[in-house]
Amino acid sequence: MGRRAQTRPARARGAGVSVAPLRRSGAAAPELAARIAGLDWNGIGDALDAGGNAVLPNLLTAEECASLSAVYDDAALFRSRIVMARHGFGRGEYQYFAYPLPATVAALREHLYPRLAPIANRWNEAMGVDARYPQRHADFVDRCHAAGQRRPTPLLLRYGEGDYNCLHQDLYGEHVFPLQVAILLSRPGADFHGGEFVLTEQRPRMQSRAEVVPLAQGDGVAFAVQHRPVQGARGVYRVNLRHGVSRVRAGARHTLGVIFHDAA
Ligand SMILES: O=C(O)CCC(=O)C(=O)O
Ligand SMILES: [Fe+2]
Repeated sequence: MGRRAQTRPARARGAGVSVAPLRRSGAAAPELAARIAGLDWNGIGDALDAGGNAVLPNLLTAEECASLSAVYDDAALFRSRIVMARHGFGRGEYQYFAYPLPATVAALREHLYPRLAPIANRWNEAMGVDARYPQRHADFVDRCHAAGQRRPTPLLLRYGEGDYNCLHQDLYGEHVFPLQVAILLSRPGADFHGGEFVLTEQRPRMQSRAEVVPLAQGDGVAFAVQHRPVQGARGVYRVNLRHGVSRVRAGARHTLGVIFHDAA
């Protein structure tokens, strides 16, 4: 199962923010590692357990957001481009980064993963799922690659007026890391209106529940890729999650998607 999309060539946002060139590899921002280490991971774990999602505030600076949005037009950085309307995924477009990933994207994968892996392991144990995740992302990626899931999944999404992303799950093969992160690169209320990040939870024999996650520029949202455990009166049950984006009413919206498993 793949992902989604949008249609209109978004203008490079500019608005006076200087756009630093994006490095493709190398020692990625030690500040980014420190910023991730400084998040309230106990609170994030509690929010994920309680509701299947958690906001990671100020994950990227305005400058980092502008640099990432600006590389959308740099075709050399990407392995493929998806126009969502062509696949029934919505409206808008996205591109999967090629390896080597830009330094910021590689650093996000490397430093977010070890914080999320203990939560993923706890969830799988609660749900009776056998898979366990190693402490280092590099080791998990080795597992994906050995199974033929070799293509990188981090992606940049671009939405213009009227665009939206249908509810979906980002599954790309047998190996799935149960949590992912999406980072809003644009300024709600300034660069765009509408375009809310939406999650739905389907509980066994019940109607689905929707949640909108309010994000500011640079905020990330961590959420369940597919399933999460919920403690019920008669034990733990599994809820099925989907995520998407409501219609962008005006302007342009960019997002960076950080998915931890690679694709077949
Ligand atoms: O644009 C968004 O906020 C959603 C992006 C998305 O579907 C993803 O990162 O997997
Ligand atoms: Fe997605």
